[in-house]
Amino acid sequence: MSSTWDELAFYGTLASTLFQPKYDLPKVPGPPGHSALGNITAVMRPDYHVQMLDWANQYGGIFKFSLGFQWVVVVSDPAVAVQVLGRGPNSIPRKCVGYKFFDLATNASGAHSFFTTSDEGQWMAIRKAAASAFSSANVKKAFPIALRHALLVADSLDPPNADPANPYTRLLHAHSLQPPAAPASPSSTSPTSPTSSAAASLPAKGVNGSTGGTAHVEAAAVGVPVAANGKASSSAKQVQKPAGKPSPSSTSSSTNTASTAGAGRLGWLASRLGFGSRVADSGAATGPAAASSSSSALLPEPCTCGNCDGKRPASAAPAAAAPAGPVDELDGGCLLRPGGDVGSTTSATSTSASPAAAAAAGVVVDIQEALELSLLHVFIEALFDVRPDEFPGPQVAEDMNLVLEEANERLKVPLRKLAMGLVAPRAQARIRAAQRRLAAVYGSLYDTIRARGPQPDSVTDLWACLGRVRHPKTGELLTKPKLVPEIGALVMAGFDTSSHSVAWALFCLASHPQAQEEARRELASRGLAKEPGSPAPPRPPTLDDLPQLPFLSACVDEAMRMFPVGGTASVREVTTPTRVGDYVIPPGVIVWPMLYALHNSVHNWQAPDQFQPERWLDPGAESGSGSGSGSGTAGEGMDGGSGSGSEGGQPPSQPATPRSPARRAAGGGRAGGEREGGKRFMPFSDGMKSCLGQALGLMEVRTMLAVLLSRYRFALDPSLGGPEAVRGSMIMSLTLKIKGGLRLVATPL
Ligand code: HEM
Repeated sequence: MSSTWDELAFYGTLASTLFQPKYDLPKVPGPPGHSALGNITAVMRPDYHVQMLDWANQYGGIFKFSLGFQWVVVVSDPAVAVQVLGRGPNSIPRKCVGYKFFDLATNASGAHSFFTTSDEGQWMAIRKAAASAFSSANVKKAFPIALRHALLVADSLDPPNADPANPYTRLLHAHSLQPPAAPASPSSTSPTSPTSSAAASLPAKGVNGSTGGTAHVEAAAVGVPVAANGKASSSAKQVQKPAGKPSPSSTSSSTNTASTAGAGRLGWLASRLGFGSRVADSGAATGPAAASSSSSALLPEPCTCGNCDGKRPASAAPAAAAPAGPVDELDGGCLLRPGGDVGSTTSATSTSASPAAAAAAGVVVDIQEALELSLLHVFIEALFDVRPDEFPGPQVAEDMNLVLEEANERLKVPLRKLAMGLVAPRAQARIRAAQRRLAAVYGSLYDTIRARGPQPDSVTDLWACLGRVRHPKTGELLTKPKLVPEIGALVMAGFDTSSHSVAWALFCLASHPQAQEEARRELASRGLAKEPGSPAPPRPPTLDDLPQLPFLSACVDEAMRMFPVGGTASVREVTTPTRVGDYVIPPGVIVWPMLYALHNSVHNWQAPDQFQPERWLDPGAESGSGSGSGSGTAGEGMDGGSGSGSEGGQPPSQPATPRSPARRAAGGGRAGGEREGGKRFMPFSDGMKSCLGQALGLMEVRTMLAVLLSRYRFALDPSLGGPEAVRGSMIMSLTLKIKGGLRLVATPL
């Protein structure tokens, strides 16, 4: 008997051992999916991060979904996220699968970029080398460059006063010419027109007779309906005038011989690839590629309309004389038409408005691409010492957007490349062409580095650091095929992120006028904002000003919380059976500490969908303790705390005081959901592969915002349909961005 029971017990134990799942994957909660396709259809949407957040709110800090045969475990639990990303004995063995994105964007050959895969010695060597390039001394060195480009972007919003050599003026013009939905008469001030209501809703402002702010004034100011997608349409492209004849470019006085050595090659490449002539010849391109990166070949001839002192591009007749009719009618006239004054002076008056009246009007600008291009220029100038006019920046930005969107799709849809090759061969060919162009540009940067020769350790510019990297096994300097993808990864990481962080912060501030005013008051308190009505420009910020602007920094943090641009960057694949929270996960599963869910989950934050910069303010912090570099670290722990902020966008009741980097890193600490050792705020990720450029990126973001807010008041272009509609057009394309651009009404102070 007993032997029978023993036998039964034995088989029972055996059965439970055999049938008990070896791993806990089945126990991880998650949405039900199709047996073969899993949840692919649910994540096919371009804003799939929103789907992830919904699931995180529903299933908690660890949930799973599947892409066909590929299981993905999404982590928004702060403590587990740190464990997955971290280093040290408690971190989990994993490799970065970001290469699924980065390969597409960084090279055409299929070689992995090791910067994005933590499983190779080369990554460590590169990271070590690059780290010295992002020292606070180098951030300091980069600041004047970031400031110069920020000032150029600000100038470009105000073309009557902008130098035609300003590379961003042309870009913004190209995009602000929108074809009307229907011909609009000069007096079309229908209250139902979104554009006229836009102008009417703008706050009255001091008029500065010397600054006409109606640049690409377009629709909102002149009563011409605009396309809601925020992009110049093809018909808008068609009305672009051919650019004028080249004039000598002289935007940089750099005499650096190293720079010159590389400049020739890149300049040659730019012309070989037709970056300049394409636009000039056809006059048909818009987008970043349509704007010269201060390349004189793309600059339009000065206007002779008499209203703009010849400073604006000659595309159009004087605004005062131009009928606010269809765009086609404007062809040949000045693009710069005085907009309706706010309030009583509307588009009806645009036919007789003086430049002074024009100054009073807001202008609609699609600012996203100008930000992309300007921060690409900052990157290329500050880190590679290459002049923007020697670099095909507009084309690089455009190609990068194209390949990243495709990479994003390929990450989600297995076999997409194959499928698209069959059903959409031309689209795939365009992507391959973009990859090839990008690879050629990165190759030229490599040649530039080598042409400058070996550099002593004292030269810590990024290009010099990269040039010194040796292969961990052979000890040889990295060859071209090895270094080119690294360069590509750096270029991508260095501008796409910071430019879209600025765009999101502007979006938040444009949607929260009170917070925007508070930020401007703070700037004014340091003499950094333009006095309304005064012709004098405000004092440009210094690096030391940045940490003394706590409310602005809080706005940046809050925007980065709500819209962490690197939302897909931290994808990892576990390589051994691994404990993730309470579950043991088999190798091969993708574990994804998803920043968007971490930053927006109701389990981690109170009122996560509210823009509340005050949740970052620390009235008790010691005054003047900010970082001198204008940088901060992102997420060094949680400070717990409790309480909630007030309704979104309300300024704090008392003046904000600068926070120490550690306090800032603590993440405000007002919402619930903390777990010991966790971080619920890490826009730059965390652990061994966290962002190298965060100090530089933060400096760029704060500088750009300080400059723009000091001279303009921003509102969302009403044709976008309001903040919710803009949020609805978010896409996750490696970085989180607004599909179709960010159209703002910029009103000069
Ligand atoms: C506001 C701007 C920026 C944000 C929000 C941001 C965010 C991020 C994030 C989330 C990651 C992914 C880390 C991971 O995989 O876990 C990352 C990686 C990286 N970022 Fe940034 N970044 C910014 C600006 C920059 C800049 C200006 C540079 C300069 C080149 C830069 C260089 C890098 C590099 C090199 C990596 C890869 C690190 C590695 O793989 O070891 N970033 N960044």
